[in-house]
Amino acid sequence: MHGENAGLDLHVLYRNWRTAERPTHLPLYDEVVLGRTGRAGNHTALVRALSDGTFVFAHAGPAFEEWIGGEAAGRNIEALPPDCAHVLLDGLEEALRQKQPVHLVAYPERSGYVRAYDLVIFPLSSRWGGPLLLAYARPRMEKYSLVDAIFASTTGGLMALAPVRGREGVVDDFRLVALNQGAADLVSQSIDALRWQRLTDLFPHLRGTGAVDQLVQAWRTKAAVEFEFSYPSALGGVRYFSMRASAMEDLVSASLIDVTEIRNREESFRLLFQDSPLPMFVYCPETMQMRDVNAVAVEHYGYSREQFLSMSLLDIRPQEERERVRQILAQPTIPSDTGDIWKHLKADGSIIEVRVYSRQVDYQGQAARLAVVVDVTEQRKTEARISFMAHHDALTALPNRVLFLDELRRTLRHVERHEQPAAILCIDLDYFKDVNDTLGHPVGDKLLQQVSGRLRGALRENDLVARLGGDEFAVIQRDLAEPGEAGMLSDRLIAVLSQPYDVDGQMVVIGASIGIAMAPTDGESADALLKNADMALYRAKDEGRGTFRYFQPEMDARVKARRALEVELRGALVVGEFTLRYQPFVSVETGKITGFEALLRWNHPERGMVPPIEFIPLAEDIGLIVPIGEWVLRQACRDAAEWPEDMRVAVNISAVQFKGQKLANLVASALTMSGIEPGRLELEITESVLLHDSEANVAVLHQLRALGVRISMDDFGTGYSSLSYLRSFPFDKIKIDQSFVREIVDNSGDAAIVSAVVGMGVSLGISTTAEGVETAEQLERLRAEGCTEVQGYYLGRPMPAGEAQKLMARQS
Ligand SMILES: Nc1nc2c(ncn2[C@@H]2O[C@@H]3COP(=O)(O)O[C@H]4[C@@H](O)[C@H](n5cnc6c(=O)[nH]c(N)nc65)O[C@@H]4COP(=O)(O)O[C@H]3[C@H]2O)c(=O)[nH]1
Repeated sequence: MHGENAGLDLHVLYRNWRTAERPTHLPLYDEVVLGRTGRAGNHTALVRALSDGTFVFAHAGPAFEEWIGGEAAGRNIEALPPDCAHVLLDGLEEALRQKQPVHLVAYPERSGYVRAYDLVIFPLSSRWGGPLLLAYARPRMEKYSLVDAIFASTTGGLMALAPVRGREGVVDDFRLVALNQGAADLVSQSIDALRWQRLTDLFPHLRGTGAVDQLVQAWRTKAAVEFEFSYPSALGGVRYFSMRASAMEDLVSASLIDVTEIRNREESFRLLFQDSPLPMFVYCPETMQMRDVNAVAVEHYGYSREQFLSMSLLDIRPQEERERVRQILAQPTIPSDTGDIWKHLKADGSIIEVRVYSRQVDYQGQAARLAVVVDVTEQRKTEARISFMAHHDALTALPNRVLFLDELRRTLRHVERHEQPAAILCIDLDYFKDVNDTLGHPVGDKLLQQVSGRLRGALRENDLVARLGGDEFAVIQRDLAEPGEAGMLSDRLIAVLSQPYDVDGQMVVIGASIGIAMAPTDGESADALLKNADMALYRAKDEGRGTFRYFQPEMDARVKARRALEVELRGALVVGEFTLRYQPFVSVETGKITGFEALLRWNHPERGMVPPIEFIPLAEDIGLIVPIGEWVLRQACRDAAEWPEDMRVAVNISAVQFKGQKLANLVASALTMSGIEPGRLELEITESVLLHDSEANVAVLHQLRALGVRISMDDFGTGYSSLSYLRSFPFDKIKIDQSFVREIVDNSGDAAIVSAVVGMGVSLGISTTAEGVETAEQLERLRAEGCTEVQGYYLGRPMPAGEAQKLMARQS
């Protein structure tokens, strides 16, 4: 060692340099070194700075030469080993620049050991010109083993292995000559327990893994090898190791890393990937090239695995979507879960709709994206079907009310922007209900389908037709030049719909009524327009059907009045504002009262007695006639129970009361509750009950007849085919309508009709009652014709029950 008194040497050199320092020049070499610091010469070197910027040693002491590894005199600094040259050059240049001593630390490596040197450069001047520098190099006490430092610097395993020769001199094993703590930790043993042991003694299973063969190869070929092997863990399970080995002379150095976690992760990924029930692929985010694809994707898309791997992500997109994909993928951060729906191209050229969920993954050591594909083609089709069903009528496939109103709202925005009016046509089929009732629903359904086909065919492409429900249709007629066009279209539609239909070989004829509302004049909202078109439709129907009406503001008032009446009517039944009047009918032969017809009155608190003609049609429309009719029947029977036993009571029954098949039960109940003989009750029905030969209603008539009550046909002669109805059911009585009686004296035609009806009654065994007899002449004519009974103001007006009773008492 040359550093024992080095601290003192250096101190002396510094002192000398400082003492000799002058403002005009640097100290001379002699002033700093010669004769005064004998021992310091051991650690110093004198260096000459040449004019070309290089440095050359003049001479050096033995300790300095030991540091630079050889003789110094005449050597150029740049020719020294790099660990000395770099630091020396830095120090020399710095000292010349600063004109001050410079202190540095050097770390040269010698034989695997690193030792720190303090290096001080003193700039000097010389008598013979040219700068001189004194370099002083002093080793510190500490010395580091490079191997130990490297071994300690990693938790990975590092080791040196010496070959072991078998019997025939062939290397077939290794001995652990050095290893670090990391290596010992990997196998959970101490360094001492492992050192100098044979590898295969320590780890017997190692031969089977091929690891020893790989190490032998590294030793023999002197080339680095890298391999993985698995080894049973002392704690159970298997651990995976990655080893890198290279030969150094007769030794093999090896690094060992435990890659079990990575392998397990890769294995789980592989399992997840390969066994996934969803198509998956891995692609390079930069080139979009496929890097892996699972079995389900191969099966789902129909490309072979090889085809898939040769494709880029863009290749599975239809041509028209490729640009959009390129743009999205070019974004710096691709959202991992956009949930967007994409179109993908299958091998057979078909297109599927998919949702793709992708995320960044590390795939075989490189950044990649893993994409999971959910095929939503079927789901989308179902959604489209459901959406269609939600907006269309199932029977005719026409838009339904929801879609119609949506379209109407859109049309209204268009109307507002372009000031071009539109029309809303509400269409109701005339007599459709009769077809449905008589020919059955299947025929009705087919008829509606044909109707929708005709409507579609009669409209322009720009117009829209919808089925709002039942036999109600509606049309939006857009961009009208003038309102009259809506009327022209209505005429055309009525004509088209009124043509005969062939439904399963049956000829069916219906008609249509149409109400028109104009946008924007007849309403600002879709609902208001539809409501007003509907009102116009009711007017068209009221006024004879088979026609159209434009909405008029006063229609609204009428409808409002009707609605108010409806509310009042419902209340009237609850609070008991209905009452009955009785009008006598008299036997022509005896001149005696044979019974009374019950006639309904509404005893309105403000309007007084309201005649039935003002409220019965509405009660029939809204179904209220059923409970009202029940009240009439029960009340009439109750009143008749107070009368003499030969007095009959006649009650009007509306066609609406026949619906629901409950009429016979009601009549039976009224008879039982009142206790009157069934033969005393006469039920008056109008022709509407027998319209279209309703079998169900005829069946009810037979049930009533079976109870023993009498059935009369009211208002005879006013319908279209009164005579034919007489064939449908054997009536007990025909009531000849008062319109014939009124003119019987003056109008020979009416007289002839009355005469014919009476004659027919006689031959069929049906009694005849003439209504509306107001004069003695009329009575005489009827008597002469042979009419059985008469009824009218001449014989008695409708009167309260009490008065009727008094009349009966007087007669008996
Ligand atoms: N000008 C004139 N009229 C006469 C004469 N004799 C009787 N009338 C009236 O003619 C109508 C005869 O009843 P309807 O033909 O069954 O016609 C009835 C009947 O169809 C219906 N109606 C009355 N009450 C009921 C009821 O309780 N149920 C049902 N469903 N309908 C009823 O209302 C219609 C009208 O009844 P009302 O106003 O009471 O009118 C009664 C009666 O007051 C006459 O000499 N000259």
